[in-house]
Amino acid sequence: MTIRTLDDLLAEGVSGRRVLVRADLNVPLDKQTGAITDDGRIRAVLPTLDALVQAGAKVVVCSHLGRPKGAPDPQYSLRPVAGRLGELLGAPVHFATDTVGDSARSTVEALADGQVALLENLRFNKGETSKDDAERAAFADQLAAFGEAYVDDAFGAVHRKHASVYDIPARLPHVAGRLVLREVEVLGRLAGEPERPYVVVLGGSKVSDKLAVIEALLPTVDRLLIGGGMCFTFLKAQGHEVGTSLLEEEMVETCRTLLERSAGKIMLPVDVVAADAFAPDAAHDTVAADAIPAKRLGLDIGPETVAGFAAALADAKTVFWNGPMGVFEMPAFANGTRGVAEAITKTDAFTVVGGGDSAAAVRALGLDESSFGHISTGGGASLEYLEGKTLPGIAALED
Ligand SMILES: Nc1ncnc2c1ncn2[C@@H]1O[C@H](COP(=O)(O)OP(=O)(O)O)[C@@H](O)[C@H]1O
Ligand SMILES: O=C(OP(=O)(O)O)[C@H](O)COP(=O)(O)O
Repeated sequence: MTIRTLDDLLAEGVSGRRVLVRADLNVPLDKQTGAITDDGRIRAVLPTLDALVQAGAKVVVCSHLGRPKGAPDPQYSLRPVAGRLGELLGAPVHFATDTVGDSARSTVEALADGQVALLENLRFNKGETSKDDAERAAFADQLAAFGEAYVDDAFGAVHRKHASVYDIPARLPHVAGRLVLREVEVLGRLAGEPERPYVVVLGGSKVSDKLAVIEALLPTVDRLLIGGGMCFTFLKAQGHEVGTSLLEEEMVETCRTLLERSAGKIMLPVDVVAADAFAPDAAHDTVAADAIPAKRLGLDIGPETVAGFAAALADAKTVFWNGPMGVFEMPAFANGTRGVAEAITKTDAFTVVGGGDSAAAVRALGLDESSFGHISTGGGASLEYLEGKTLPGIAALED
């Protein structure tokens, strides 16, 4: 099995050819203003886009943003991303106000050699994420019509069996972009025989996505530290009340089983910062993890937990971290993420941070990016890669 690369495509010559690029431009946005709060994922795809522009391709970029429900939803428009991408490329990006409709067709047709277009959010179309093969195929046919070749540079989405990731490669000559190649190369170091102790830190809010991964990772890791929105389903499984914290009730049983099987590898918070609302100025206190008041919700791990997690990280030789330890976007709830991130940088381990928000947290908290071994653009994708799963977006590129 081989995967052709962007260099292979460039060697064939792309001048004047339409090249469809799947990027992961799912950037965090400010909830009030809609402004992009971290452009790391846009920067990450620049090497691929720059190379195609230099080679004179007509570059058609597509991406998802957030989780709209298969219909246009203005809060998830990629328009601001087109603006930022244009600034970073140093040339305007032509924005199509739909994904495969009239605007997309005329925008793509009008492209001159070396110009870039961005289509509106793929997930404004039901076919993108549909579990029905025929529905996905119909959307993929429309999208594929915009390219003569396809480049997958959306590492953060390679674990999704979605039309733009999984079905397009069957329709167009396809290659992996620079970002996908680099991510796979670095993560390969962790997927093989990681140096021990191997410590994985998990947090964030995509609870059900990641619970499935924990089971697969448990035999491989020496310690698994769980904070962020992830921890409350586990605390509940231990018999504690979690107030109005993020909770996946239907996963409590799974967590109970995981804890039983974990042979003491799983470490949970012993204290949390509990607030009376999900708001930056909410009243809050540090409470024991087994004493979260009924009307409060945990928005960060507490200082005792940070100290415990730091101790569990101290002698690590390999660390993988995905998911903020709290709602770091609000300064009152950023201390857990900062503390754990700092503890990770103090180890002499090979350290990998994965995930759009985790990478954004590293930058937002002013931590030195170079003190991590690798900052991956994909959280779920890197976790599933480490799990050894066949990732739909990677498998589809193989010939
Ligand atoms: N205790 C918590 N309650 C609710 N949301 C949380 C909590 N801790 C962290 N989060 C949120 O999790 C989000 C990131 O989750 P996720 O998407 O899983 O991470 P990543 O993008 O790094 O993979 C952040 O926006 C953060 O505010
Ligand atoms: O943000 C993403 O993943 P991540 O939060 O696991 O890093 C990717 O853009 C995938 O998005 P999705 O989890 O809505 O499919």
